[in-house]
Amino acid sequence: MSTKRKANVSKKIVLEAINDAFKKLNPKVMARNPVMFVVEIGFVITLLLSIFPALFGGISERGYNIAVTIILFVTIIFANFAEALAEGRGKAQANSLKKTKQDTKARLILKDGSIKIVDATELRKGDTVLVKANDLIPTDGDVIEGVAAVDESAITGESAAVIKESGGDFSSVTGGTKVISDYIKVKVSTDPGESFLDRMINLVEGAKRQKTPNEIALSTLLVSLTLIFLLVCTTLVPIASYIKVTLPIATLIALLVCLIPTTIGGLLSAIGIAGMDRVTQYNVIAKSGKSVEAAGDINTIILDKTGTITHGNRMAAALFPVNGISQEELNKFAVYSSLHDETPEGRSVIKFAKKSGLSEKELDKNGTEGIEFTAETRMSGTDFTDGKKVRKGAVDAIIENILYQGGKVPSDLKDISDKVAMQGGTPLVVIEGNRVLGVIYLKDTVKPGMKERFDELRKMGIKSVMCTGDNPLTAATIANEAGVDDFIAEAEPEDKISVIKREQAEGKLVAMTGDGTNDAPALAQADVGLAMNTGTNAAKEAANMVDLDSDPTKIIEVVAIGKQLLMTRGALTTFSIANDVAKYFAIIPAMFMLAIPQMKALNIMGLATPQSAILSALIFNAIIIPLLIPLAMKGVKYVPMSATRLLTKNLSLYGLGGVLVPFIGIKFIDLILVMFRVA
Ligand SMILES: Nc1ncnc2c1ncn2[C@@H]1O[C@H](COP(=O)(O)OP(=O)(O)OP(=O)(O)O)[C@@H](O)[C@H]1O
Ligand SMILES: [K+]
Ligand SMILES: [Mg+2]
Repeated sequence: MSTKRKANVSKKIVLEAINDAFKKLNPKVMARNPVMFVVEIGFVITLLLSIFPALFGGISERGYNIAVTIILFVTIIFANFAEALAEGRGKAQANSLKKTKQDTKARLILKDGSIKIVDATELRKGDTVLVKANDLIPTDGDVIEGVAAVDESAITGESAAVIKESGGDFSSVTGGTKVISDYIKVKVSTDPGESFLDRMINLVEGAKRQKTPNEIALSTLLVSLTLIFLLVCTTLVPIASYIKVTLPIATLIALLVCLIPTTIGGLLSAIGIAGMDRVTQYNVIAKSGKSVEAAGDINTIILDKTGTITHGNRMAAALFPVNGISQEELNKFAVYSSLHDETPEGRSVIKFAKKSGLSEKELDKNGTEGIEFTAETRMSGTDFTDGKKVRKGAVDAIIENILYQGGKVPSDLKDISDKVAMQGGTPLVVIEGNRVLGVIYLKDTVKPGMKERFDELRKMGIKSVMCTGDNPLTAATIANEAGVDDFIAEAEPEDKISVIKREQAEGKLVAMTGDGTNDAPALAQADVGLAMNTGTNAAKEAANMVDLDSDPTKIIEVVAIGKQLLMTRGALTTFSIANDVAKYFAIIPAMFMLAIPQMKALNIMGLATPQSAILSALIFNAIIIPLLIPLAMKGVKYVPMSATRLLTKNLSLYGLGGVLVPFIGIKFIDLILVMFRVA
C-alpha cells in the first residue's frame, strides 16, 4: 500500500549539479562548511605559490605547487558536487510542483453572497470560496458546505478520487487539487505563501533546511578535529627547522587537508538532504530533518483508530432496537438525534433511516436546536421545543447520562452493543430523555495490510498502542484485527496526551499518528507526529509529518530512514577518521626521509618518491569523496538487529575498512604516478 516514487538521477540533474558545484565555490557559501572552507583557503595559498613560488620565502617548486593546487581544487568541487547532486532531485520536484501552483483563479464569496473572481494569491485566512466541478481548489481550507469528489493526484500521486465533505475528519482540502464532481464551499485556512504546496516546495528545494541537533553536534566535532590538526601541522614547522629541514608550504597544506575530516565534511550535508529526499519518495512530507532523525530512535507509537487504522468512513449499517421498542420508533429517533449532526456519521444515519421510509415531517428541523458532537462529550443530538431531548453517542457516555437522569439501562443493551462491537463496529446508543431506544451500528473497516506492518514494527522493537474514544470491545476487535500490541479505549483527547507524556517521562521517544482535530494536541506533543493526509487541517498543522497515502504504518519507512541517516553519518565519520592512519604513513616519512634516513623504515607502502607519496595521499583524499557519494545518497543498509551488534558490525566494516582501503588506494595511485612519470 505504501508507494515509493522513482528516485532516478537524470543526466540533467547531474549536469546542473556540476554547474552548481562551481557556483558553491563562493567563499560565503563555503564558510558554512568549516572543514571544506579550510581546504579552500589552502587552495588559495597554493594557487598564489604556483604563480609566485617565492612568495613566502624558502624553497618552492612551481610544478609541485601547481599539482597540489589542482588536486585541492578538485577536492572542493567533488564535495560541492555531492551536495548539489543531493539537492538536485528536490529542485526538479519543486519545479514540477510549482507548475501546479500556477495562476489559479478563485470564486470568492463576498459578504452579500455575490461572487467575485480573484487570483488565488489574493486569498486570506478566513475567506470563503466556491469551488465547482473541474475547478482547481485555489488554496488550503476546510469544506463548510457540500460534498465533492476531489482528485488529489497532483499532490499525492494517487489517481483515485477522494470524497471531501463538511463536518468530520474528511473536511480538509489542499490547494492545487481538483474538484471533479459537485461543488463545495471552502473556508480558507492559510495565508499566501504558507499553504501545504508552498511548504512542500520549500521542503523539497531545501530552501529552509536547518541543521539538525545531531548534525550540529557532528559539525562541532569536525571543527574541533580541524583545529587540532591545524595546530599539529603548524608545530611541525619549528620541529622541522630544529633538525634543519625546511618544509614546503604546499606539503604542509597537503598534510593538513589529508588529516582533517574532508570525507565526512564533504558528504555531511548530502547525507542529510538525501535522507529527507528519501522520505518524500515514500510520499511523506516531513517538515524538519529533526523529526526524521527522532523517528530513527522511536520506542513507542500511539495510533488513533478511526481514520488512521481504519478507513474512517463510518457509516450506519443497521439499527437495533432494545426490547419493547419497535424498529420504526428507533428509526425515527435515530433520525431525530441526527437532524443537526453534520458529521459523516450523522449524515449516514439520516441516509440509512430514509431508506426505510420516513415522512418529511420527521425530517423537519424547524424549531429544533442541534447539540453538536464533541470529542469530550462523545454525544450529539437535538433539543425539541416540546422539551424532548434526543441524543446518540458512545455507550459509556450515554449510560452515564441516563443514570444521572435517573433512567434505567435495558437488560439487552449490553448484548446488542457487544454484538456490534465484536464485529469491529462502533455502537451508538440512541436515547430520548432517560429512555433507551436502541443502537446504531456504525460500520468501519481496517485498512489493508496492517497486520504484517505491525509485525514489522515489532521486529524493529517498537511498541504500538491504539488509543481510541470508542468502547473497549470495539477497540479490542480492531486492535486484534490490525495486530497492534496494546490499546486504550474510551479515551478523551487529554488521555492521548497523557499516554504520550507518561512514555516520554520514562525516557522513551514517542510517535503519534492521527487524523482528527482531537488528535492535534497529541500530534504536537509527540516527538514524531505523523498526520494522515485525509485528516483535518488542524491535525496536519500540529504534526511534523504528513503521509500523503494516509497509511499510519508509513512510520516504518520513516524510522528506517531515520536510523539509516544516523548510521550513514556514523559510518562515514568512522571511515573518514580511520583513513588518517594510512595518510599519516604516506606523508610523514616523505616529509623527513631526506633529512632523517631512518624515516625510510616508516615508508611501509614503499612509495616511490616523497613527492609522489604526498600527491598520492592527496589524490586519494579527493577521489574518495565522489566514490562515496552513492553510499551517502542511498544510505547504509538498515537491517533490524540489536544496537550493540549493529555498532560492532559497522565499526569493523567502516573502521577497519577505513584503515585498510587507503593503504591499497594510495599505493595504487603512487604506482600510476610513477608509471606516467608525473612525480
Ligand atoms: N456524530 C457522532 N455523534 C455521536 N457520537 C459520536 C459521533 N461520532 C462519534 N461518536 C462517538 O464518540 C466516540 C469518539 O469519537 P471520536 O471520533 O472523537 O473518536 P477518537 O477519540 O478520535 O477515536 P477514534 O478516531 O480512534 O475512534 C466514538 O467512538 C463514538 O462512540
Ligand atoms: K581528509
Ligand atoms: Mg479520530
